[in-house]
Amino acid sequence: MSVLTSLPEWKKLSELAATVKNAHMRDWFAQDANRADKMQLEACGIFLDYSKNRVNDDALKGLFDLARACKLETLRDAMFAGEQINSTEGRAVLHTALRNFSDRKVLVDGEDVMPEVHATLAKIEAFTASVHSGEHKGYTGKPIKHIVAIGIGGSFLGPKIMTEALKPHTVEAVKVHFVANVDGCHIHDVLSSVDFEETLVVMSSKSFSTQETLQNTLTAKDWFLKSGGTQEDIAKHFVAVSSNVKAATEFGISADNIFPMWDWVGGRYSLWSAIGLPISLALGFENFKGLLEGAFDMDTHFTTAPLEENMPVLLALLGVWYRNFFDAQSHVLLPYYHYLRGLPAYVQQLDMESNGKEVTQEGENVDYPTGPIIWGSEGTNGQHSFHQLIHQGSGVIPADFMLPLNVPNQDDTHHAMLASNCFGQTQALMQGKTFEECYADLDGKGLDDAERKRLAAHKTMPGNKPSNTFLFDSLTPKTLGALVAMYEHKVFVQGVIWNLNSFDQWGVELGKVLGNQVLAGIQGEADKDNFDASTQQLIAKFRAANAPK
Ligand SMILES: O=P(O)(O)OC[C@H]1O[C@H](O)[C@H](O)[C@@H](O)[C@@H]1O
Repeated sequence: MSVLTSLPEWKKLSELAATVKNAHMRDWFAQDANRADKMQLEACGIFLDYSKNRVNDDALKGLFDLARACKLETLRDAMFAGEQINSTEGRAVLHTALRNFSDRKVLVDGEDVMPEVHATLAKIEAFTASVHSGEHKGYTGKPIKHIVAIGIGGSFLGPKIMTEALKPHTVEAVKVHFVANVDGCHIHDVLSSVDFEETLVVMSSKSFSTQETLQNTLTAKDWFLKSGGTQEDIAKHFVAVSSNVKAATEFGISADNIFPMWDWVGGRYSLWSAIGLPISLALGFENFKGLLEGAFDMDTHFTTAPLEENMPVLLALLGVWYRNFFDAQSHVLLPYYHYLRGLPAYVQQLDMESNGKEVTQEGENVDYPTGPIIWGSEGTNGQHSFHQLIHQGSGVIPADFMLPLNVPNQDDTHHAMLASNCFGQTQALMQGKTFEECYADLDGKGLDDAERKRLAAHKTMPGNKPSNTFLFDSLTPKTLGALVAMYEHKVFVQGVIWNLNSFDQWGVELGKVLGNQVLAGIQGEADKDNFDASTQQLIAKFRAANAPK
């Protein structure tokens, strides 16, 4: 038995869950007129209604007791203080230092990292201004109009999705194009749509060793040289963001054009670092800074609010409740705002790469479920497809609904319809529709009783499906920063409860190594006996199809 499942707090929660499973939220709402009033929180411009969750006062108390038993506050403070909590890589975890607007020093190996953080922000600000003003010109003297941002994983999702979410704040001076996949279709499409004399390539790779990013950058460099640029002109058209300055310089990026980051920033937590340069170029530095300020506000809330009023803590504990005591396999994110449609993909990397682990900090196998599958897409589209399974599928899928109260180019009818669908879905999930109601609806339809009962059973919606609803005034850079930091801290809290190292990603690393080995096989540079029979067969098929004719 693991330390976690032997805790008395865990056992208590198992008992409470058995009772709560027999209760229906419909009845709780009927019995307590103040339920919605009591079960809401507000922080950093985000309003959360969590009353449509399968928790009562006892369950909530039990969950907060569990958090305390797992020493949540101590571990949280250790992260902010720069302790090496990423124990398998011997690293501090300090994305919070990147948005530290207080006077607090942040020490790594005894040295304050804040001066370097500020210097890098100043470099981003100055570079953004020089590109937007036209002062930074291409080698033929033309101003930069296109940014091709190359990166993958955390060096791509954050910049792309934040830029997309804040589209109404886009500057006119430049257009940013993102490229991640090594599939050549993407980079070729992008490069064929821009003029090389007016294009700046921003290559983002923390490690400077990721196959996809290196290859896409080589292709862009080749395109630039073939179009008429020379090696000396590259300095005006290629910049890099990396913690591996040596590799970036060897690749041919001049030292002045390298924006630093550090090994204490995890890839999936890096949008706040210079990895966010494309955001600054797309939206202006003030808006990038707004994101950081919103995240800082959420950091302050997370570190100072009592656990019971702490939004990331509450969300994490509700997630643990469903994952561990209701066998919920997944968690769905449903932004009712077109520009925020990428958020599920962002949180998917954040959560699944962080807590997709089955070994505890001590290296023991867990005896409890850990990170859920994260998925979702924009509302209302999902209502006409996968919501069916959330309403009537056999499992529990907790949902996060989110809606800005005001949107740009406000069209009252559209926005009222959007809101009504969002709220209507949470209501339907919670209350469902009983067999009796469905049976009554079928009265007078000329059905015999057996057929009426059969149909009523199909139409019955069990309800009692949990959801959170987040509302914010409008999606400003600050609100978005707070929202993203809220999910970061939720993931952290769950990692603490499950006793995981949320900051490594060995599974992903293995994929990178094997990908390179198979590439050697495909290129005829590796002994086929290095591969299993299935992989040998696949390589042989690929080689045969691509053999010189
Ligand atoms: O920034 P890079 O070093 O190129 O890494 C890009 C991505 O690589 C891996 O897939 C990691 O798991 C991600 O967390 C990381 O963001």
